[in-house]
Amino acid sequence: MREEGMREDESPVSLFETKEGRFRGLYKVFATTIFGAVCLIWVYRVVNMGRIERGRWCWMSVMVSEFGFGLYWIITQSVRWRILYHTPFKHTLLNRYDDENLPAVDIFVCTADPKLEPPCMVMNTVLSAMAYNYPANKLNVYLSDDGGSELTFYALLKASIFSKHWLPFCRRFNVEPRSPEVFFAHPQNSSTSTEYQKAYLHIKKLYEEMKSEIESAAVKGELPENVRNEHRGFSEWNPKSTKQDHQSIVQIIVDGRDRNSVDEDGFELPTVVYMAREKRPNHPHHFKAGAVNALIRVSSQISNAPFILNLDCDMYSNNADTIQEILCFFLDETKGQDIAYVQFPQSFSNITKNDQYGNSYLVSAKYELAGICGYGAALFCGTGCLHRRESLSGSHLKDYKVNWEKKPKRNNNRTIDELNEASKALATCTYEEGTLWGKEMGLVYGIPVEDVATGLVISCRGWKSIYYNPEKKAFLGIAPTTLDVACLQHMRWSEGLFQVFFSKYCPFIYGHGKIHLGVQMGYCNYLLWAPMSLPTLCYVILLPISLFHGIPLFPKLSSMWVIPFAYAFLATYGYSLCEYLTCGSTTKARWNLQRIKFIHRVSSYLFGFIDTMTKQLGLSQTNFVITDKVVTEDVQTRYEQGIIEFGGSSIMLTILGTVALLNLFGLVGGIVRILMELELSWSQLMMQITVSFLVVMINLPVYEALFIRSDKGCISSSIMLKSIVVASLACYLGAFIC
Ligand SMILES: O=c1ccn([C@@H]2O[C@H](COP(=O)(O)OP(=O)(O)O[C@H]3O[C@H](CO)[C@@H](O)[C@H](O)[C@H]3O)[C@@H](O)[C@H]2O)c(=O)[nH]1
Ligand SMILES: [Mn+2]
Repeated sequence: MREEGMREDESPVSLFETKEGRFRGLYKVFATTIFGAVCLIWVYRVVNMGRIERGRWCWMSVMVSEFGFGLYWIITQSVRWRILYHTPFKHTLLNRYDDENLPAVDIFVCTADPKLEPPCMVMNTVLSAMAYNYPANKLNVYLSDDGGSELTFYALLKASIFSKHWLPFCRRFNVEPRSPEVFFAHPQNSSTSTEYQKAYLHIKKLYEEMKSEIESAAVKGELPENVRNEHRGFSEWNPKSTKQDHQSIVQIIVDGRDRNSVDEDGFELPTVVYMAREKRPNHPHHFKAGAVNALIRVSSQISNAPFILNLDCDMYSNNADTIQEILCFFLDETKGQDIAYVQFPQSFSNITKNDQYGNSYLVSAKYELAGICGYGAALFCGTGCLHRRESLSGSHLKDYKVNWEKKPKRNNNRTIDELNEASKALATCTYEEGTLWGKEMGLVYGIPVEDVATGLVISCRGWKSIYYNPEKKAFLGIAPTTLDVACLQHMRWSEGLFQVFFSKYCPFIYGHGKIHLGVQMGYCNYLLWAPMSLPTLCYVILLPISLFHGIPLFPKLSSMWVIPFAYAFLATYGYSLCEYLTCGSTTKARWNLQRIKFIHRVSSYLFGFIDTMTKQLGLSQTNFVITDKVVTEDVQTRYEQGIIEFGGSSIMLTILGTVALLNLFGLVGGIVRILMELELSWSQLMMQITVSFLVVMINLPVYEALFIRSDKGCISSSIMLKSIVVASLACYLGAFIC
């Protein structure tokens, strides 16, 4: 089918191309050999079950764990089976569509707390979104403020004024990135024209003024005196308004229809809207999902663009041409109409060289997510994702007809006040009562990873989705800079993901017959993070305990059965290291990633698992702990030096400390025993010694934080004592369970 906007002389060349990842045949052969090894390990366990004299329970638990590891490994294979990479052809799109014919786009930015998410940072995201190389009358930026904060509103007003200078500056000199904070942080090229340098200094000064105004209001905790008279919007707040208790507020701050709201060069501005949906103490607000659903409705009144770009408040746009690139997928004449959303990987601007918290998700971004895309689906990750509005309103692909209006809807005749009022009614607590919002329509409620669940539901309605990982990062956010924050985030994720598995949305059941088995398995790669903490814990607790007591749990080195164990271990780790290095990172970073995976598995995922279980039993409710995006200076310094910032939740650290010490005790105890007891040989215990040795090596920073460090990021002495007591007790009491 030909688009109206297509010029007659164009041949209908595709707007994007798809390439398969290389070496898949080789990978399949390799995976088959690993599968063989896994089966042999299972066989070994079953065949030898009857011959165990000592440590029966340990042996059985290790057997069950290995069964779990093996199954999980099988499930994670689908994402490496068929990898697809897509490349859009931006220039073809621009030749085919002129500004008039491009569809409108609504950009949603969500923020929730002015303390954890400083308004200045949020404004940088908003400004970068306003500054896309895209016709301004087709661009609408909505800020949802779940903090319901006057300060954020004030900041948005200031940002909208600054945008009148920032947008022309970006356009004139085509600068990037378009987050002013990031732009000014980069050293400038001194060989530029004097005109540029003059403009640069001028705009920098304006930015710094805006920043200091916002920050000083934030520090004081109140707005400057007369500012309330500057905009009627402030009257929406009254002294009783709090974060959890206030009416709904919608304020169109820049009305793109208004001929007078132009920038300093006389060009139109994108529409900018502030929204704080109503919050009342007794009404569940469903966290980010609730905010996005309110935005979907509010924006449908004001601009109703056929495409919606979702951004977290810290995710600034790093590439001004991203919208055109994404539209290549949607506007492709043959394949575009089936696409519900295009997801970018989550990338962060503050990753250190050796990435001590494993924040870069390189392998996911390069292989796994592209691997799910090999079966026609992408994981919706909440941010950096452009949706077709229709796909969010509960439509099934089969019922969908492309018919977006070429003219932006905002040419309608309602006044700003009428629009504000009409929109407010859509953002109240009660609006959703008795509707399908959160169930069939919009983002799904009740799961802390609303995004993943929603993406799954959309895929099951027949829509295709695309994962796109461009060379130049499209969006950059802020990754956790302390272990505590990283663990809380992973706990929320693992818990939410496992809840999806347990809910009616379990991919194997909900998706059965609707999405490819490869996609179902691909989802489970992530959904099963939480339960995978159990076999890991079993390994890193029972192995050292039995080693301490000189009880072998693995075949002797002289036995042939060692081969499948050694092969499965060495080959998977070797492969995984190669995969990691092809993503352009270092061996040190891979080692760090192994550590953080270990830490998450023994702490964050364990708690994620426990929480999911208590929720299944109805003992607790869904929560969403917001990731802290502010860091103090000494924390930042240690972060940049690659030192791990321990501290925070003591229970998680106690478990970590205990496991680390347990392996040390096991290793030392086991070796002493071999040296003392004649009937024990190295060969019998070598596998356990190897595992515990590796656990000890990976935990070197933990011992350092327990016993050597004295800065604020070390592990407190009370946790140290608790860990020593628990680990020693476990060693001695272990004699009874073994
Ligand atoms: O009640 C809430 C809670 C959060 N947010 C916003 O949601 C975004 C993500 O929150 P953050 O604390 O940064 O969590 P992350 O773990 O970094 O977020 C990832 O994981 C979430 C699901 O767990 C997704 O919603 C996000 O899009 C995804 O980036 C932020 O912009 C928040 O302001 C709200 O608007 N309302
Ligand atoms: Mn975040």
